[in-house]
Amino acid sequence: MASTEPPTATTEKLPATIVCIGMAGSGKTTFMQRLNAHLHGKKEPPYIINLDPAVKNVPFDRNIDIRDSVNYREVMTQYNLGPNGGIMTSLNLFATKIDQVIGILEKRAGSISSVLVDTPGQIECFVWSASGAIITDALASTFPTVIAYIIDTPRTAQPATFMANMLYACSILYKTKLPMILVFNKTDAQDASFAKEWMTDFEAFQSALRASENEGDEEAIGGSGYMGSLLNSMSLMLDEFYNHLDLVGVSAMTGAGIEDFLKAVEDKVQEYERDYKPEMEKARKRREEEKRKSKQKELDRLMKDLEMDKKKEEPAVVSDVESDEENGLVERDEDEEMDKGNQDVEDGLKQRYERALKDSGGAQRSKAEEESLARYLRATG
Ligand SMILES: Nc1nc2c(ncn2[C@@H]2O[C@H](COP(=O)(O)OP(=O)(O)OP(=O)(O)O)[C@@H](O)[C@H]2O)c(=O)[nH]1
Repeated sequence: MASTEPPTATTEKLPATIVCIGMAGSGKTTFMQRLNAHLHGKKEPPYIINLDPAVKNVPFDRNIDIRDSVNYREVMTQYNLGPNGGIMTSLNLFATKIDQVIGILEKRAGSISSVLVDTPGQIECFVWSASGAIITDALASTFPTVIAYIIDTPRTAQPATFMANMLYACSILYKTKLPMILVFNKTDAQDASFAKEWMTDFEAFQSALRASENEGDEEAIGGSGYMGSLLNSMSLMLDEFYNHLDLVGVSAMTGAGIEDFLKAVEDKVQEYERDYKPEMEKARKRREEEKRKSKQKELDRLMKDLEMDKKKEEPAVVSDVESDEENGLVERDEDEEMDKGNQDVEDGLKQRYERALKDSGGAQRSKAEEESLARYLRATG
């Protein structure tokens, strides 16, 4: 990480980071283009990052583009990968540079109001990959970060497709653990009021489901009575999950609803500060404490090894010392000093070990002793 501490010490407002995630064709790129134009119009130009290595044309200026540092086609050829493997490997390569990206964003933080991040349409390549997690974690630990889940409204207007999309959103929410806004896009083609109703009133969803069943609409209910009852139960189960989400209807094509979206971002940024940031900081402190403890454990183990090594090595060096296990280290040192003419006092422990190795002809040592000694010399050298 560029810095483990988010730059909260300053009083300036940090730019909200909006990560756009959505299925292929849901309209992420068009939405980002619209948002970009809208923010430019408000004289609040955003900072734009493109994380889709496979996209051919991006219809707006990017500040950082994964394609500048990773050649997706070459990655596919070089590593003999298919399209999804190529995207994942490109993201992996980009994730190695995330510290630099965060460093740049930190420098720009004072002059930008938001950061927009476009992601590949193959959602799982980003959300369920290690690199996706590294990138979102790095962003979220530095800036207030919000997920905008873009949904193709006309293709979600049936109970079954709606539920499938909600489950996907649910999995993203639990995977990223970041505040999420459901962006029902393409409202110029299909109004999103049905979604609002289904999310706030499960009886409305159930009656829509019943209506589809009565009409025998297989696509709407998924094709069987079992599916109908499953959807029914899921609508009850997801009720609690819906409470964590904001829903906005937008049209990336016409620009309708973009201001509502920006208002939702503001609300989610507050939620991030209130709920997510303290949790993340707790998790960070926990990780640091665990790291400190394991370091301490290692150190204790090393010290113990040294103690044991000393005990093992001393008789080989001090030939006339009785093998009296009761004797402490200091006493053995004194005996040794007599034999070696006080040489060791000046030489220090390290030289004594080296000499011990020489005196005892090395080869006589057990492998464990050799390793232990080598460890000691490394640690003290
Ligand atoms: N009617 C309508 N069409 C839209 C809207 N937004 C996007 N589209 C269309 O939906 C299609 C997909 O849009 P994109 O922005 O390329 O979608 P995407 O999610 O970036 O697609 P991938 O790059 O494949 O992930 C295009 O034909 C757009 O013109 C909208 O608000 N209304």
